Amino acid sequence: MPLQRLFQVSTKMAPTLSTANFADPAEVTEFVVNKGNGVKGLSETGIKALPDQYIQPFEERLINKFVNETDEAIPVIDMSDPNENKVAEAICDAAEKWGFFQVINHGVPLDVLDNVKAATHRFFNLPVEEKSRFTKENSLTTNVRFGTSFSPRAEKALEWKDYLSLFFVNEALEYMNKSKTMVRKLLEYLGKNLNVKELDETKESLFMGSIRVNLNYYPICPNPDLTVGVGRHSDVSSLTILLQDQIGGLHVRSLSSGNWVHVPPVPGSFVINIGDAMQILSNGRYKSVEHRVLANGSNNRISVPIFVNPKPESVIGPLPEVIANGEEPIYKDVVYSDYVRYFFKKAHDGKKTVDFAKI
Ligand SMILES: O=C(O)CCC(=O)C(=O)O
Ligand SMILES: [Fe+2]
Repeated sequence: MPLQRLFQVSTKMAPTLSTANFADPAEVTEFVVNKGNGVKGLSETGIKALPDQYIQPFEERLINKFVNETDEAIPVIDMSDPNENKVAEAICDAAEKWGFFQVINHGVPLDVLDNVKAATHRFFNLPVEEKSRFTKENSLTTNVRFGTSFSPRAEKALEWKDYLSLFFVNEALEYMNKSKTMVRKLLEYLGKNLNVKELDETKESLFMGSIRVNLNYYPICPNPDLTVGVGRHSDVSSLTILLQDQIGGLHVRSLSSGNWVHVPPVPGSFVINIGDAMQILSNGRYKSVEHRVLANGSNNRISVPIFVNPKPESVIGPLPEVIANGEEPIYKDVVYSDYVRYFFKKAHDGKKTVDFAKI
């Protein structure tokens, strides 16, 4: 049966499903990945059962009871505290012990946050024809990419997420610009603690030479317990600044206990995490921690991470300032774009990417 008849795709109406199940996985892939409907399109067909290729191996599913057993929480840091040393100390401490923290009163105007969330919903609500102009096959620039899952061609099991990855969109640009002061401050604090006296041009290009903003959309999932929104991974960034909505679902692996700890939505906050590049530059002092996102059975969720990265051509390795004290380097120098290419070539696999740079 032609796919159009299965889904009755039309530009005016959301696709409707005339059959309760998808017998042929190839048709699902064609609809979601190749035709650009994404999992949002699939969710909106009213699909009742999760297609097989989204079923994650048992050990990759986040079973709720195991999550709720912990009362650990990542630190929430108030950046408006007049005692700046105390703020810096709390940030560096969190970067070492958790690799993750939330910041409030960060100076980024709240309407900027609301605007970028609204823009995210506007984008994903566009007709498929509009969005699929930015798929890998169709996009006129590699700076804008609309896609689904993480790397569908490399994955055994797909992830229940669509995304738009971009550099230039008005709202995102405003969001990026308005966040810059805060990002610089965070990096100055973290750098000082590594004996990096100032964020000069060289350091700036190493820590924040390129920036990517992703708009993530996690539609309602028919069997959320069988799959994931995003599988276990660490970010390849130096720092990730994440805006999430009020739905929740992001979980972080606690370094001290190994438990998966929920990151509760705090209105007006950013979730900040250390990425692999910073772990490497700091010779392992700051931790790039595993995290994952649950699929949700009753709510659509969005998130907007800003990935603050080294310049693609930067060579990253333990900073001279860090190993000046005689510390043994545990990472070698790698070209950042090689590192990123290695990350995107494989499915999400926890903390394995960083092995690429291990001595
Ligand atoms: O959506 C989230 O909360 C996190 C997404 C994430 O981990 C990523 O995009 O790298
Ligand atoms: Fe991430």
